[in-house]
Amino acid sequence: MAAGGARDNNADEWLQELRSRATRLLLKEDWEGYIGVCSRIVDDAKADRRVLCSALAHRADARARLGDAPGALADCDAALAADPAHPAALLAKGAVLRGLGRYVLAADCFRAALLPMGSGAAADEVRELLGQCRRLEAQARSGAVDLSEWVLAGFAGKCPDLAEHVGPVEVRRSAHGGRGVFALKSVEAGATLIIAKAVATGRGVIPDADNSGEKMVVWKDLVDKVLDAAEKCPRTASLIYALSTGEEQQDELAVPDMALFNQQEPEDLTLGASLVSGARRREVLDVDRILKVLDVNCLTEDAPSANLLGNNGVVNCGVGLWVLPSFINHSCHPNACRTHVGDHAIVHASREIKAGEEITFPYFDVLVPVGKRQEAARAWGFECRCDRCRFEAEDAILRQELVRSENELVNGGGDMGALVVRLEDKMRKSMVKERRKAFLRASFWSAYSALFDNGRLVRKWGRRVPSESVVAASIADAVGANESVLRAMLRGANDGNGCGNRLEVEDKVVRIGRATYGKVVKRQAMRALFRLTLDGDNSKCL
Ligand SMILES: C[S@@+](CC[C@H](N)C(=O)[O-])C[C@H]1O[C@@H](n2cnc3c(N)ncnc32)[C@H](O)[C@@H]1O
Repeated sequence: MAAGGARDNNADEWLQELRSRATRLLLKEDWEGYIGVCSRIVDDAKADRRVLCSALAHRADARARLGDAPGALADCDAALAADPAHPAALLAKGAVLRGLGRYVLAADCFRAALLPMGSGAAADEVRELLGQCRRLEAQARSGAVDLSEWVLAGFAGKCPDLAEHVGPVEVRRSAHGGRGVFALKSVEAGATLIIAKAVATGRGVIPDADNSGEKMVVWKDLVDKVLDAAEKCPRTASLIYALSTGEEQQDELAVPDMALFNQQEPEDLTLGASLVSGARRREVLDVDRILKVLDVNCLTEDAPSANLLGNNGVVNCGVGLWVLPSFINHSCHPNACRTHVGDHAIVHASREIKAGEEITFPYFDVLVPVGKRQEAARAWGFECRCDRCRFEAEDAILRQELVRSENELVNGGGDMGALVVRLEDKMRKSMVKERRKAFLRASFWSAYSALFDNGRLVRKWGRRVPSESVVAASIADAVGANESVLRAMLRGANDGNGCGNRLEVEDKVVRIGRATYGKVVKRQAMRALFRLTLDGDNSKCL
C-alpha cells in the first residue's frame, strides 16, 4: 500500500513537472516543444481519462497553430473517443473544422460544447463562434460578401474572415491552351465568381522595388509554407499537383473535376480519409514539381484593380498560391479581376460575362501598347493571341500609326495631346468600331492620362479630344474596369465633364466602381472607396 502510494505521489509529481514545463513552453509559444511535452503526458496518462483527454486537446490546439489540421483532428477524435462530451476537445475540433471551411461540422462541435456551459463569458464566446460558423456557411453558399463596416472603419483591425466560394464556373479545356475557367451562366459586372483561400502566402515590406534579395526572402518564405502545407495534408498536395508545371503538352493537361474544389458538407466522406491518413503518414513530396507549379501559378497581391482593398496593411509585396484562380488564363481584354482580402482572393467580373464565355484576368498591366504586352506575356512563357493583340499587331491600316505612337510613348517627353488627337483622327477616318477604339485607347492610356492630368493641354486641344469620362467608360466596357480607369471616371464626373446627365453619370460611376472592386460593399462604403481611389497613388497604406 505504502509503495503504491509512493508510486502515485511520484507519478503526480512527474505529471506536475510536465504540466509546469508545458505552461512555460506555452507562454513562449514554442509549439513544437509544447507538442513534445503534451505527447509525454499522453503516453504517461493512458489510465487517467481526464488527464489524457485534456493533453490530447491541448496538443490538438498546438498542432492546429502549426497548420497541422490532420494531426489536430486526429487528437480531437482520440480525446472524444474516450470522452464524447469533452469540452476542450469539442472546442479544439470545432476550431480546426472552422479553419478547414467545414462550418456545419464545426457548428455541431461548438453546439455540443455549449450544452453543459449555461451562461457566462465562456458560453458567450462559444455562441459567438457558432454565429460566425452560421454566417460563413451562408457566405460559402451564396458568395455574398459585405466589407462595408471594415471599409467605413478605415480598414482598422483584423480584416473580415471570409469563406471559400465556388460560383457559377467550371474548369474546361481552353482555346488559349491547356485548361481555363468558364462561366456557367451570364453574370453582370461586379458579380463574385470565386473566393479562394491561399494554400500559403509570402509577404514582406520591401522599401526598394528593385531589391531582388528581399523579394527572394518573401519567395522562400512562400515556398517553405507551401511545402509544409502539402506535406501535412494530402488533399492540399493533390490540389497543387492538379496545376500546370508549364512543361506539359497543353492537350495532356487533365481537366479536374469541380468536386475537387467544392468542400461538400456535411456528408463529405473524403474528409476523414484524406485528413486523418495525413496525420499518420506525412506526404513524400515531389519538391521539384511543386517548385515548377509555383513558378507558373503564383499570383501577386498587387493585381491591377486590387490596390485599395488588397493592400494588406503595410505589406507592399505579397505573393501566394490560390488553386482554383490559378486555372484562369490571361487576356489583354479580361472580363474579371481579383481583390485580395487577408489570405482570400475574390475573383469577380470586371465587365458583363455571358454564359459559356471563358473567364480571364490580367496577369500584367494591360493598359499599355501591344509591344509591351507581348514582352510581358513572353516573360510568363506564352504568346498572347487574344483578339485585342491580334487586331493591334496585325491591322494593316493602323499599324504604322500605332508603331509611331508606341515609339513616342517609349521616348516620352512630347505633347501627349498631339498623340491622342492623331490617334482619335486616325480611328475616326478609318471608321474603327467602338470596341476596337476602346482597345486602342486602353493601349495608349498613359498618353490619355498625361493629357487629362494637364489642364493646359486639355484647354489647348479642346474638343479635338474626347472627355476623360467618355474614354474611361469605353475602356471599362471593352477591357474591364480597374482603379486607374475608375479614377478617371470619377474625376470626369466631378468636373461635370461626364458622359450623359447627372443621374446617368452617377449610375456609370457606381457600375464601374462595382466592376473595379466587386460587389463587396454597400453604397456608403463605396463612396468611401471612391474618395480613397481619387486620392490614391496606388502606394497608399491603409
Ligand atoms: C496560371 S496558368 C493558367 C492555367 C493553365 N492554362 C492550365 O491549364 O493550367 C498560366 C499558364 O497558362 C497559359 N496561359 C495563360 N493565359 C494564356 C494566354 N492568353 N495565351 C496562351 N497561354 C496562356 C500559359 O502557359 C501560362 O504559363
